[in-house]
Amino acid sequence: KQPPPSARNATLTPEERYVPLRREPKLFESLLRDEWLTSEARAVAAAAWEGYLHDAVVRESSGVYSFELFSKAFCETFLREVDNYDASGLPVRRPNSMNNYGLIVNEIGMRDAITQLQQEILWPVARLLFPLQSTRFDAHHSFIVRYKEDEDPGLDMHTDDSDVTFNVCLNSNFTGAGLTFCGDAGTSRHRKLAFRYRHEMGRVVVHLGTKRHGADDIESGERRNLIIWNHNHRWRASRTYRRLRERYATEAGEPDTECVSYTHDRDYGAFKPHTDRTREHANRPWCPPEQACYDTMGERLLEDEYSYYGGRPRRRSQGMCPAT
Ligand SMILES: O=C(O)CCC(=O)C(=O)O
Ligand SMILES: [Fe+2]
Repeated sequence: KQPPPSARNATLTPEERYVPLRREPKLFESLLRDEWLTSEARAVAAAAWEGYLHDAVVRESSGVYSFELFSKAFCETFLREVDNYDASGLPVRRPNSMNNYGLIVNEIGMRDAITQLQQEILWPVARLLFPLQSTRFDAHHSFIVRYKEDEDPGLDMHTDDSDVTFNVCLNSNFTGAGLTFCGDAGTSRHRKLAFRYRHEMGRVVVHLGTKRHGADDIESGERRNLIIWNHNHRWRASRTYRRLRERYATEAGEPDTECVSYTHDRDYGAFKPHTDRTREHANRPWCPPEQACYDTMGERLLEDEYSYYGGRPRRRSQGMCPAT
């Protein structure tokens, strides 16, 4: 005998419960429909499969590339689906500790459609741009981020738990909310400003997970992006990967203010004033580690009474970098 529908429902995952509520079922089958992918994206992927980089891929800055991926129709359809899920009242888990308003699209039933996009379009391009990290892609964490002035206005400087990140903007009614790039984690210039990217609807920006970046505060409107963190487990198991992760070069002088992180950096307060919000996030800042301190860091830490170490306000005597 079948249990009553309500009991049956309780054993289903939110993803399964959402199936009959889908607004655009075609989205869950494939994202690669003619009307959704731009012709530029098709050309870029076709060239990449042939082994060369199409000139529609713009090199924005060292290690940062972009190209037109999705049509306006796709962006609108995708966001309507996300809104529809939100309105269903089904539970949402947030993509990471820094985003309070996003949603993990894998968990609403889009994992397979995004895997297809990853394998057919993203991977061949990534292999040309970042061959070491992209020998293959075997998993992804994909989610929506959302910024609004009175919600999460921006995103602190960070690196991604991703080998190669693809980040596509899905709307256009906003000002501000640029994406600021600094250097590569572990290198001497990881907190030096590299470049500010302006998001455009449908355009994807591609970078390594290790590249330090953060979203500038939004000035008006709302910005929503689909972020695809691509994983390559074989790369992560390699000696080169481990060696790179352990490396921490001495910083090339003081960090640029655009590149400091209130979540991770011990000297944040010496370069930008802390607020209640930033202090709340400053939990056990560790960066840069002791062996990587730039030459004036000891003094900088002493100057700043509020710089945090180990989650506690540090006392003046606790300089974690020797003051020269
Ligand atoms: O807002 C953006 O464009 C970047 C978001 C991001 O870096 C992230 O969610 O990891
Ligand atoms: Fe990120």
